[in-house]
Amino acid sequence: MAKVTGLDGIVAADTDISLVDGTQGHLVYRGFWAKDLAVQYEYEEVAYLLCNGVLPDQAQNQQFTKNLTESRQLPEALKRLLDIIPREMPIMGVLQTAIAMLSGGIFIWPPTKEQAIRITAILPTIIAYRYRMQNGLSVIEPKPELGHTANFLYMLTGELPKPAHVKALGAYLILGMEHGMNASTFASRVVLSTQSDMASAISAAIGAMKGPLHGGAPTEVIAMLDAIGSKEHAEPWIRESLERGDRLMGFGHRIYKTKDPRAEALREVTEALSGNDPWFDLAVHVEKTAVRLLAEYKPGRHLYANVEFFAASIMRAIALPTELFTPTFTAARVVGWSAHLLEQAEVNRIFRPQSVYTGPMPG
Ligand SMILES: CC(=O)SCCNC(=O)CCNC(=O)[C@H](O)C(C)(C)COP(=O)(O)OP(=O)(O)OC[C@H]1O[C@@H](n2cnc3c(N)ncnc32)[C@H](O)[C@@H]1OP(=O)(O)O
Ligand SMILES: O=C([O-])CC(=O)C(=O)O
Repeated sequence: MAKVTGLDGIVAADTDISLVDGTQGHLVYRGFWAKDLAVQYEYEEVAYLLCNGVLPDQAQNQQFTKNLTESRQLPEALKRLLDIIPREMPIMGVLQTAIAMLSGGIFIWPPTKEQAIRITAILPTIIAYRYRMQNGLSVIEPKPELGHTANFLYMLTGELPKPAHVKALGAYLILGMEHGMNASTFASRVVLSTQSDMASAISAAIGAMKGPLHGGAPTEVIAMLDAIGSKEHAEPWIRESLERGDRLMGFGHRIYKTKDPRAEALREVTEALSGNDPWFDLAVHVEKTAVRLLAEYKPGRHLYANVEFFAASIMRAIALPTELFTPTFTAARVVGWSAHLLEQAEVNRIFRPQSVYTGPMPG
């Protein structure tokens, strides 16, 4: 008999935060289409919406933005930790460690909006600090007059970012913020359900996020596109890969059995930014070819490009190095994790599913 794996179709919680409709290809955040929010609103406004249930009015937005801006600075103890973690440790491991270190202080059960703001604000600063340190560059302090997205790019590069890059990255961050009971969100809710603290729950989520089947996929997408190299190599490369039984990174989804609306939206955003770029042209060609060949090799499985495929394109278009792809996704998803943890605390009961023993009995 086939082993039970993967919890397909199991409902782990009711949620007011988002609807992921895998049949229609719809993603709704608290009653709004995520793709509309991505192009019409700023990071701060959608973060407020996800954690509070309503879009902010002007005064609420100003206060929330101020709170986020004032929480960006790294405590000295955290800087010392970032300085001594071995250089070769990937940024996701560093993030996981750094967030776990916040545990205690204000980070005690129950989770609060103040804690959510602190972690959301500090995460990009940790990423930028560590990225620049690892690359032998001087650390850039946050700039209070810049919004969350622009400040992230500024802390990475030391330059004021182009408005088109801020807009495109903002759209990606909003589309990456929240996605129902995905693996990292589930991991965070399980940890919190023991009445552990928000920092520990988010540290666990980061550990789940970095796997190549989840948030680690965009780095692999770049590797795939680099290996394919040109349009004429796409079909033979993909066929060979599928014949070996490999998975194509950036394709397939547990819930979407039609197009992932985020991939569609991100393709449009990237096209507006770099429509004539040969690399983007190759990505679009690879997407079409892969979808056709996946239908041939895996009939009836309904495999399409997922958010990670065009996340890779957008991050490449704004010149983010590949080592920052998954950390940047994390800087988006921290909002969804926070909203879920606040929701979990309202109805908390420890998660404890069953397993079926299939081993031998004592003789
Ligand atoms: C933000 C995100 O997390 S988005 C997802 C990012 N991850 C990726 O892009 C990695 C590649 N994709 C995958 O590995 C999967 O599609 C997942 C992990 C996203 C979903 O996995 P599951 O829902 O468990 O799909 P499952 O493993 O049951 O696959 C069903 C069938 O489709 C095939 N399949 C699924 N995805 C792919 C893929 N990317 N390439 C080739 N075949 C695939 C499987 O081999 C399986 O075939 P089979 O029925 O012949 O055994
Ligand atoms: O929902 C999932 O399983 C994976 C995903 O797309 C996400 O977390 O954004």
